[in-house]
Amino acid sequence: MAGIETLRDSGKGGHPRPRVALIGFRATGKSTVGRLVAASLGRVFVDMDEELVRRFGMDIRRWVDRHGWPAFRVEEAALLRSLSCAVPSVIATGGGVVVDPGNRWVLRRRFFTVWLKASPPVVLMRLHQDPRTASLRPALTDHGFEGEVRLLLREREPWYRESSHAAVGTDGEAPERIAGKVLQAVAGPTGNPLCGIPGRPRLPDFFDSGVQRW
Ligand SMILES: Nc1ncnc2c1ncn2[C@@H]1O[C@H](COP(=O)(O)OP(=O)(O)OP(=O)(O)O)[C@@H](O)[C@H]1O
Ligand SMILES: O=C(O)C1=C[C@@H](O)[C@@H](O)[C@H](O)C1
Ligand SMILES: [Mg+2]
Repeated sequence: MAGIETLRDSGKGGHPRPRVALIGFRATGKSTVGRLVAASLGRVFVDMDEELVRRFGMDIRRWVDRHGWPAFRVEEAALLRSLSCAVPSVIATGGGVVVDPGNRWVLRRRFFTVWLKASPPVVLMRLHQDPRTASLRPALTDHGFEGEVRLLLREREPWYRESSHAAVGTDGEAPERIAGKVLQAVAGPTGNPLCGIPGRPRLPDFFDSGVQRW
């Protein structure tokens, strides 16, 4: 399309990167914000959890009860790979997509990936308030609801960092405002929303807007 530049890796011969992925812990707002970002960019939106539920023919809790988490991770990884070479899109990943090292590579190399962050109390509050938590977010450990959130946020943080090109804090921010920051991160210093260069060298506090890039 005229006037639209393809996203390219900075420096290494370059893979086209016209896809945006949102990552982050459960209830950081990937699905809510991803929809807004896709609408703004005029791109297809894919919610990976919703797509898996569609393919499973049942909710995540029932499927995982039957087949277990390792099998869920296999299905999730296969879906991520297929999205990485499908039509340009904005995707909301599941909160645990970064557990798989291969997924981390795909996110870093095949998408422009933005990490949505939230503090443990905010995650816990949103999980409690979301009626879909019981069906979409079954227990991952035997540490109890609150213990699990604190443990996994800590454990996964390095993986979210490793997988992403930018991060946006979501505590106390409305989804529309977060989507605006994601769009700014995608746009990069040129301000072209379809021409983001993954941030090297690191530019802390990008445009003073609370978006961190690396
Ligand atoms: N910025 C926000 N402020 C307040 N509530 C929010 C915000 N973003 C999302 N929520 C609410 O938090 C809940 C979880 O949001 P959402 O489903 O978008 O999270 P998610 O990151 O996609 O979670 P998961 O990893 O489990 O798919 C929903 O009830 C949603 O309305
Ligand atoms: O944090 C996780 O591991 C998960 C998050 C959800 O989005 C779902 O993908 C599923 O409940 C697993
Ligand atoms: Mg979601």
